[in-house]
Amino acid sequence: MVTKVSQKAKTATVFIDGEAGTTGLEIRERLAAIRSVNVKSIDPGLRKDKAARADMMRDVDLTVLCLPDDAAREAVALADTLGADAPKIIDASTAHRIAPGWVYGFAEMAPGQADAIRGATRVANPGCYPTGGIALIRPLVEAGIMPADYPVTVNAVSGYSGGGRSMIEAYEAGSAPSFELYGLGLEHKHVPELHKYSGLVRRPIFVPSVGNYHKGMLVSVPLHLDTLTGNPSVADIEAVLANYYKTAELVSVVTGSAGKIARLETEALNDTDRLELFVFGKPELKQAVLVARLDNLGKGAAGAAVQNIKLMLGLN
Ligand SMILES: NC(=O)C1=CN([C@@H]2O[C@H](COP(=O)(O)OP(=O)(O)OC[C@H]3O[C@@H](n4cnc5c(N)ncnc54)[C@H](OP(=O)(O)O)[C@@H]3O)[C@@H](O)[C@H]2O)C=CC1
Ligand SMILES: CC(=O)N[C@@H](CCC(=O)OP(=O)(O)O)C(=O)O
Repeated sequence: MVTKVSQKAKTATVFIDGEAGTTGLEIRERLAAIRSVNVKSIDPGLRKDKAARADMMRDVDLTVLCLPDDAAREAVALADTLGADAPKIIDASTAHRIAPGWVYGFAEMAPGQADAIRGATRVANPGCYPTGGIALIRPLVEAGIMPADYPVTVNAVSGYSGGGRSMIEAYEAGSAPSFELYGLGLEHKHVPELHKYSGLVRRPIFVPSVGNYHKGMLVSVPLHLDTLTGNPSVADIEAVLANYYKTAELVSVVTGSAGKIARLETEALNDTDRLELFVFGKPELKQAVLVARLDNLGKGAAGAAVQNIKLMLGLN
């Protein structure tokens, strides 16, 4: 059991393993604005040196892993060698999102989730796409409007920063397509967490895509209203979502969008840590489309990580 975090200390210390990467840099920027957090940086020449990273972990209250999955697993194994000197860990990679012993770091996902994060020593930061998908689907399953075996399809588009440094370099060099669907093997790495935390028993179909712009994300779920339980209207669905997130500071339901808005662009929440949810539809068609909008580097990555850091360090 890790007991190291100095909850009462005036300044908490954080090591970002992978600090120079896309997500690491975003987290560092956000933490620079929090006076009670001191980020300890590793000598760049030693950033892949196991002994130096273990020393950093031993010295801090909390370590955030902003690494590829295999490197994140290796970092956790390294922390395990430290025993009671191990820091609390937030893993931004996909490696531990449905792993036993890890808490899923989506504070608004369910009542009690923020408290679970607060009390956790190991937190898996959610994927950007599942943040949108789970936020839309889970409240409907919990309300009994969407049967747990409902055949859900989640479509999404992301800016290229979601693919990390290699994708950013490919787009900025002009060697990537302007738009493409991917994950067409239907086994995108986000499906397991989307499946588990949305509350669905039937595996959802997930069709992601990436466009030639830096960041910003839309996640959408089309619905045939007459196949849902109780024939809900667009307003009913909106009311369920609005009630579910009524106390959430970062999640808002943009009510009254149906019939007023016919287009939604991806970049409106860039440089924020917010998540917006919309319900579009037309009563006579008995059809609706749920949409989540977020900055994939904000609420989809670094914003969520900083929310979790604050909870785990007792800063809010
Ligand atoms: N970009 C996004 O929108 C999101 C990303 N994530 C996840 O966060 C993690 C980091 O992604 P992202 O920041 O985009 O990736 P980047 O490729 O931009 O950065 C990864 C960083 O990890 C470093 N690194 C790689 N291998 C090792 C190692 N063995 N030891 C120490 N450092 C290492 C890299 O250093 P170097 O370049 O020198 O090799 C680089 O600084 C990934 O698991 C990703 O899936 C999660 C949510 C959203
Ligand atoms: C555009 C793009 O390539 N996006 C990434 C997902 C970004 C993300 O959220 O990665 P994590 O799983 O680490 O959270 C992808 O589809 O693999």
